[in-house]
Amino acid sequence: MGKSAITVISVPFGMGAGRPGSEMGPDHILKFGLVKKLHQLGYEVSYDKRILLPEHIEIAANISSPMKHEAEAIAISSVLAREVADTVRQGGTPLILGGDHSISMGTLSGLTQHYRELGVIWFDAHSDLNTEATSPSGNMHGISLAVALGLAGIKPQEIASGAVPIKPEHCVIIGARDLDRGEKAFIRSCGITCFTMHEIDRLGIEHVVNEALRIAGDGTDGIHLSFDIDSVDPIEAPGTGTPVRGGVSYREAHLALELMNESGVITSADFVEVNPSLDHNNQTSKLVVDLIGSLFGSRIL
Ligand SMILES: NC(=[NH2+])NCCC[C@H](N)C(=O)O
Ligand SMILES: [Mn+2]
Ligand SMILES: [Mn+2]
Repeated sequence: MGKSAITVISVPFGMGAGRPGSEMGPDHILKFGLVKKLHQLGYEVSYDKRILLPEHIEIAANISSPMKHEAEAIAISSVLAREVADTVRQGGTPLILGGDHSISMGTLSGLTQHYRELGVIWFDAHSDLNTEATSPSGNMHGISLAVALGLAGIKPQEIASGAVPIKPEHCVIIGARDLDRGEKAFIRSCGITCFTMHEIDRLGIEHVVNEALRIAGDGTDGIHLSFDIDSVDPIEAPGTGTPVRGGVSYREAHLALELMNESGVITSADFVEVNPSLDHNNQTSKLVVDLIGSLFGSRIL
């Protein structure tokens, strides 16, 4: 990432997850020294932006939808999309703190108003590629990538006018190890690249990340990193709502983000799914602060 000003956007929204708590994520990540760390790395940082649910949700709830809190997730995403688009227009680098992963519908819709051919690197134990028709849970955080790709009933243009869907060939998932049946079928057929834990074990994280940067950068005008903290092994990141064993290690996560920093091509990022109420001694919030540090240039030596 270049040394442009960073605009931290807090999104204390957790209704897209199956259990409450991730709405406390942004305040915890800020409390454990994020801004100080970014200042030390030489960035100008603004961190007063907080996206809250509008008092009157304008989008009528779709009563035939099987998804829980759909109207709320769309409403918060619309407000977030506007803020993200404004940030990019003003030359800032958006750094969004979730919140559950449903908010990435808003981040990506806002970004594509500017980056018409956006690449996406999606770090996650899951793929969040269910649709309203395949979701086993009804939880909005499980469909957000499908929405951004234009595959779900909810379309990016409904979240932000002028938004365009991400193309599957510009999208790379890293760290997957818990995929639902509909998601697997889709990944196999659509041209998305998915480096599961199997590929990370076989090829090594350095190779996987370099490939991801190449694929997400090929023919695109920006690359967004969406980092679901449940991509990291629950031993290191227990404070998350849908933990899955066998994840990315502490060092693999840092190396991945260090490589992304070195590449200089990441244009925005979000860090989501920190649930402080499930955390052990705030270990997960602190980890996220350090991981964001690596993305923005922190080095061991
Ligand atoms: N962002 C997340 N943590 N997503 C978990 C999704 C779990 C499951 N695939 C579902 O659709 O409900
Ligand atoms: Mn996710
Ligand atoms: Mn996940």
